[in-house]
Amino acid sequence: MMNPATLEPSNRPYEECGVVGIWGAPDAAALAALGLHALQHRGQEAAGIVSHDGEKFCQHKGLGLVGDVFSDARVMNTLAGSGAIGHNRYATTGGTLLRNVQPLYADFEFGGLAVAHNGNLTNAATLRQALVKRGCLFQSTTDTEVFVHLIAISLYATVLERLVDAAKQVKGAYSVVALTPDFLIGLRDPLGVRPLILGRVADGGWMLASETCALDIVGAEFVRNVEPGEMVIIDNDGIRSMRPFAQTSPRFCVFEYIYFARPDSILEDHSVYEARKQIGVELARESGVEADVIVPVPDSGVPSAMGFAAESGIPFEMGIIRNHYVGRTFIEPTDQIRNLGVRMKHSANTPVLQGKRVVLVDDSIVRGTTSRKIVDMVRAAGATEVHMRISSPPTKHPCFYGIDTPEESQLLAATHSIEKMAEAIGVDSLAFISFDGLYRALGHDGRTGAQGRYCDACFTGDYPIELVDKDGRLVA
Ligand SMILES: O=P(O)(O)OC[C@H]1O[C@H](OP(=O)(O)OP(=O)(O)O)[C@H](O)[C@@H]1O
Ligand SMILES: NC(=O)CC[C@H](N)C(=O)O
Ligand code: SF4
Ligand SMILES: [Mg+2]
Repeated sequence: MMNPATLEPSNRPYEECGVVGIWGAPDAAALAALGLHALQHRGQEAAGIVSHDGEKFCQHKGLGLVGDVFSDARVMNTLAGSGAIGHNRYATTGGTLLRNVQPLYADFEFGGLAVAHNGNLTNAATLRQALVKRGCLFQSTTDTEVFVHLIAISLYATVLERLVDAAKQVKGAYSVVALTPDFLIGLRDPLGVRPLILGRVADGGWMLASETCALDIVGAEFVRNVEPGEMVIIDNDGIRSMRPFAQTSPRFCVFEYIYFARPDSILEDHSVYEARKQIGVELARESGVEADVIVPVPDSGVPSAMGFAAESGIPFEMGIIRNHYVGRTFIEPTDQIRNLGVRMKHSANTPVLQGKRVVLVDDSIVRGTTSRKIVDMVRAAGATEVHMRISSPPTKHPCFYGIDTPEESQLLAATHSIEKMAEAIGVDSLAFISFDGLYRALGHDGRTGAQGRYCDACFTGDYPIELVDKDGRLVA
């Protein structure tokens, strides 16, 4: 995919980001670091925290995993204060450079502000071009920085008005947390594509986070979702809410349920784990097959395989074992390393597979790297038949809303029919969940009409937010 803001080609695989915000709690940065640790699956490239100690902002950012960036107690001691925000990054716009690591911090006419963003802006390049012409000096190549400049040049008086002014000019997906000396802000785009959760920490403090698993790790209590199009402002007097945008139908990212989010998170009032299991149930109803054993492709395939096994009555077995010291293989930078990564990550549990008709269940096929390797491995272990069932519809289109999917030409389903995909990965049969099955699993009647109630553009090509900069063409 062409990187729209920098117009550099990008071969990045696909992931996204996690955000946290803490207000009114001693050691806010330590809570933020724990929250980021729980959200590590959302971004494994870089992490950062900005806190405010009552007098000044303090920050620490670095490339790498949360545990590495924040392992030094001396670093944590520099992040004093009862307000903090944090970010786990996986780049969608702008390379993996220290200057692109979030939160971004800037001094304005009205004082300082730090901002952290999960999502991706679809008009960032267009806005950036106009801002640069006006003399704005960009310090990074992320899309997120346009927020900073739009706030700086806004003619409104207060920081809240300026943030709303900026939000009204950007297009795309954003769940943003921002910190000033006086308050913590949470802001979600009008369609609510990315999640943002509100919680309470002990002793009256507040927490914002991408997923509820970040609340759980610090013992915070879930309060509610920040609503699509809502801005919450948290200060020492409590919380207030603004709704700066015209109301519109929300389009939460359905892939959060299928793959991204952690299974123990509750997103938009649905348990991710239950949703995945139920997709497996629907998949078994739609595409059942005679077999001896149901085997998940760990990790994300596990809950759907459990649902598939329960519905089909075929035994569930861990026929593939995952090495816990290897992360998500999507995130590896080159095909060669990704191939090795898959081999390093999974191994066959031969006694479970030998002489068996095996159904493999995974959540998605993107490039097909994982499926090819796993199928080879399962056949080499002596399986007599290998069937593959996938708990998402075929991934045919890239995401422009915060997941760095490969360009269309690298998506197996964009270039192959299902029969050809089955041949390419070497299975006896291959089936994907239907759109209606997916929506039924999430508690709806089906995918009604042309407009789904989730964003499902990477499967349907129905992009709910205008792609202004698409392919670097800067279409105004
Ligand atoms: O077709 P591909 O390009 O190989 O991509 C698809 C695979 O990548 C993901 O797993 P990943 O290893 O990223 O994470 P997981 O451990 O959460 O399943 C996904 O769950 C599929 O298994
Ligand atoms: N994946 C994300 O949410 C990334 C946030 C932002 N677009 C960046 O590239 O840094
Ligand atoms: S295009 Fe796909 S991954 Fe991107 S927001 Fe929509 S559903 Fe989620
Ligand atoms: Mg996987």
